[in-house]
Amino acid sequence: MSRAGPVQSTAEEVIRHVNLGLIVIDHDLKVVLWNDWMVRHSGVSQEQALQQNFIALFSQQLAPGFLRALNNAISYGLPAVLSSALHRSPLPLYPLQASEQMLSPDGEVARMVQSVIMTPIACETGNESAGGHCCLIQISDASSSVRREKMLLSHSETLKRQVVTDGLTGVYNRRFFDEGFALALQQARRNQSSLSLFMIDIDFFKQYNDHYGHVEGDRVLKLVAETLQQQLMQASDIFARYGGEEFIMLVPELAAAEAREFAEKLRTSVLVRAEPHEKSGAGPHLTISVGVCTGLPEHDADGRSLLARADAALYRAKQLGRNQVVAAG
Ligand SMILES: Nc1nc2c(ncn2[C@@H]2O[C@H](COP(=O)(O)OP(=O)(O)OP(=O)(O)O)[C@@H](O)[C@H]2O)c(=O)[nH]1
Repeated sequence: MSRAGPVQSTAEEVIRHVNLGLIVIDHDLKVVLWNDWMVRHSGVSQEQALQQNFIALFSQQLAPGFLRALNNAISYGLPAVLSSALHRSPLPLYPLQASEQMLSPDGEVARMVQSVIMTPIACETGNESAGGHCCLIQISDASSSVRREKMLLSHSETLKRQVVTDGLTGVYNRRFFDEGFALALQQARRNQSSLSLFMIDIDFFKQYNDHYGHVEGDRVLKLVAETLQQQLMQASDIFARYGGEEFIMLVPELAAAEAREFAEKLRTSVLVRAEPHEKSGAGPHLTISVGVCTGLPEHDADGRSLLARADAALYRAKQLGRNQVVAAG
């Protein structure tokens, strides 16, 4: 009995069961190995594949990148790795279970995402003068790792959004504002342009909560946030929830008079929602007070003075009876 016998049959078993497509192609492009994985995922049996021209096996065209790499392996002995990122599905191979999500937008079963390794190997061709190499092709199913990658990416996008978003109102939170404000300050200093800050606070909100309850309080907080957000004019404007019932808005490049006008527009936008507030000392409806400040950020100032001035203006608006705009002097 040949000593190679059991080893060879073990190797055959491995080739049969390995969770990987294994193909060997000789220098004439004839298939000399086609394992069970290839049968399952291509629908081409071993009888149909062996000794046949590899390219002619498929009714669909093979990816040009794949064919180039195959030619380089056979003619010049160059190995190649075709990553699924650059060569998504070079061969017409399909997953075993074609679930709904594996359907392409036109309703066809989507090809398996593949990672391919091509290794030139020496093999007996029976025609040594012909030159060239055989090529071992290993194909693995990268679909699940691509899906996992997509899922992780979408989770990380969600997390990134959550970190900068206020959970109740869905507008940006203070953390986002602080970062955006720092960048806007740098830009305003570079361009010698102005920044306007609007501090906005709901009037008699404690009384609102006390009278209508916390759930209703949450609802009108969302309503006010949504109303103010709708007033944003350009992509560089930032609107955020700054604290409990306090919001902040930053608008670059407004003249002081324009900023005051805009603050009036903000105030009116909430007033015209005509949300009842029976316990307000400022009228029958829910209102806001706005402190506005426009300035050219100084070279060495960190923006705190702008914030302080807008805050002082808001305080003054409250003192003057609420439901009004005060511009910092
Ligand atoms: N429903 C609700 N209430 C909140 C939230 N955050 C803060 N508040 C309430 O907002 C109220 C703020 O009260 P105050 O700071 O006294 O201000 P105010 O009653 O609006 O009075 P003025 O600002 O002076 O007009 C408090 O009763 C807080 O409990 C929230 O997320 N949801």
